Amino acid sequence: MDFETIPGVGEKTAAALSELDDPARALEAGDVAELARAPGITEGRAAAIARAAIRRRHDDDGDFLATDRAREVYRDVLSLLRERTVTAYAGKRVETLFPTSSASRIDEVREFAREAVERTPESDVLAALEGVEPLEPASGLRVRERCLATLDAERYAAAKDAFPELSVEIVEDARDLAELARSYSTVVALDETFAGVDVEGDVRVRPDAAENPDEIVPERVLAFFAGNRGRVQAAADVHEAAGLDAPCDLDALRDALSRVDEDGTVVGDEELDRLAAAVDDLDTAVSAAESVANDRLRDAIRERDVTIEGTDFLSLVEQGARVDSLLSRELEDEYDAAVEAARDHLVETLNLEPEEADVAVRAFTDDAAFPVERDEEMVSRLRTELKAGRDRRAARLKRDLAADLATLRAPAEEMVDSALELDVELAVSRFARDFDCVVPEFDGEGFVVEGGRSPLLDVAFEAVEPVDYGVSGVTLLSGVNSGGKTSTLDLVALVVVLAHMGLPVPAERVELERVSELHYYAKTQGTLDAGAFESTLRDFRELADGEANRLVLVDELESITEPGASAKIIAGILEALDEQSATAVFVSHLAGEIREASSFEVAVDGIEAVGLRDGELQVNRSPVKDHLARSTPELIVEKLAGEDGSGFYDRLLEKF
Ligand SMILES: Nc1ncnc2c1ncn2[C@@H]1O[C@H](COP(=O)(O)OP(=O)(O)OP(=O)(O)O)[C@@H](O)[C@H]1O
Repeated sequence: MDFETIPGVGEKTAAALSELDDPARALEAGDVAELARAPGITEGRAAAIARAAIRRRHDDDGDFLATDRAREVYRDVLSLLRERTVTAYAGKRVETLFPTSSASRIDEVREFAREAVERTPESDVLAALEGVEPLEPASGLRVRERCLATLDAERYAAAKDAFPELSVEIVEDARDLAELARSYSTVVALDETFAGVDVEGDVRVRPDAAENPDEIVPERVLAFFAGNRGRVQAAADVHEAAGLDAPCDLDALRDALSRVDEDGTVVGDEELDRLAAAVDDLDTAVSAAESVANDRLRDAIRERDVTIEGTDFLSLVEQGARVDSLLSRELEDEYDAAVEAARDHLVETLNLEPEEADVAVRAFTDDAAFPVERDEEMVSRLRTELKAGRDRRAARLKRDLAADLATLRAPAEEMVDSALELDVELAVSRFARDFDCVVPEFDGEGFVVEGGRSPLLDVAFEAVEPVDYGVSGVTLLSGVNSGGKTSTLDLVALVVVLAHMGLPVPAERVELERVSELHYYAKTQGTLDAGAFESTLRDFRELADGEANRLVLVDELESITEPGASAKIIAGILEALDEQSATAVFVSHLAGEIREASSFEVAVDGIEAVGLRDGELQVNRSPVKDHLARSTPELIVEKLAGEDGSGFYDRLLEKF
């Protein structure tokens, strides 16, 4: 697959993507987690690449959101979804949901959303999701006691790439191997030719090293799990809390995870702990054993009367014979008992096994002497043996645990991915539940919204009054100030954007036509200067020229220039749109004037004030079809006319 054909993917990104196991699948599925595993690709970038790949797959031109205000509404939708995600990943992943005119893409997301809304956003699942993040490869790992060796320059280069944690050495013959074995605990030879060569030291011949990296560097998988333990555990909790099928036995996974320390060492093995403690405590234990022996011997000597025969005394004095000889003869039993006590002390405090104890007892010689002193050579031998035992045990445990964990790596990755995906689904489910959403139907022309309630209004969602509104063709929407005209356009835009994203919409029922583009123009603030006015007219010139099947929403375009001219310009734009059979809603306070200036019968709907209560306008938020709503000034004049009998206000009222 040529990744550079995806819009926005250049040579560097394509190279990064090709390092993934199955980049084509990841792109096909819009799998942001997998794409973000490519070197140097952030989640945000992965979301953009996934979006571009989805667009290409569905032949989408990316033109759906045709104006700034339309894009703003989409951004608001993303924010509402993002607020309902728990993980940063899902926050990015929701960006792969976008409005499109592609029926296949809409159907694809509708299918996803159909399953998503079935999911109940339970609080324990959401809490467990807090700890889930995409897994990270172990980085910066360095193993110094092992090296790779090869005769071949090409193999050398490949090994350097495949095993960044190890030193790789070029050797010429078995002698070189032996040389390396003196500096490293283990040497892994990569060449078949070394098979059967007898070299002293731990030299293994593994031409298959590259296919079994976890066996050669068990530290890699251990470091991977050590670094990702919290995330994997959280993903396991999510599966349990949400009742999802886990791809591996969760107890076995938890057990394996509990055996690896934060820095990748194996924990929880009594024998390893015993050996490690014996190595650490050896010196102290030997000193303590010496004291035990000497204290005993000292007490024994103190209590004994020793009679020295004259000849002995002479030989002591004349020939410089040692007192030891006397000691061994006179106090042999006491000496033996003292040394025995020292040996027992050593064996017991270090908790030594029989074969270790055999070496330990020789730390104190049978030859009587006072004070009793350790045999340094034997202590050093004991230390070497205990260390070797400890290292062998640690290496074996590492290999065994790495083998267990290696089989759990793919399931752990799958589990984290599904937990992250669940977060996206739950965000959609929460959105649908929070805003009482319904699945829209694509049918008919224009749109029909029943009981629509916009979550984007500046009032609490519970206080939002449901709006019914439907339009097919070109329509003007009139109404009192603050009646909810802009809010109605926002609601329509929101519903249209969500529906074209494939998502449920906040209404009781929605039926709409699948459109190719949404053109939503927000109200301009104040009259435009000549230049801005000209450029706005150019926009509308393009709009009038574009393809059919677009939805056009325009809010108070009249504010761009003086009212008389505005009405004429708007009437002209409406005519052009009507000729294309576009669906358009133009909010305007000049509905009457525009209608008069139009060459065709423009439909006019109105948001009606049902009256004034305590000086406040009471409005029916649902526009009334084919009804030019009375304006706020008219309503106020009417109110004053009712209160005042002078006839002045009645005269004004007649002018409307
Ligand atoms: N469906 C609704 N439910 C509850 N409150 C609403 C609803 N629609 C609008 N409102 C309230 O009315 C206010 C004014 O609405 P909006 O700005 O849409 O009116 P407008 O008719 O466009 O006003 P103007 O003519 O001044 O531009 C909103 O800020 C909101 O507080």
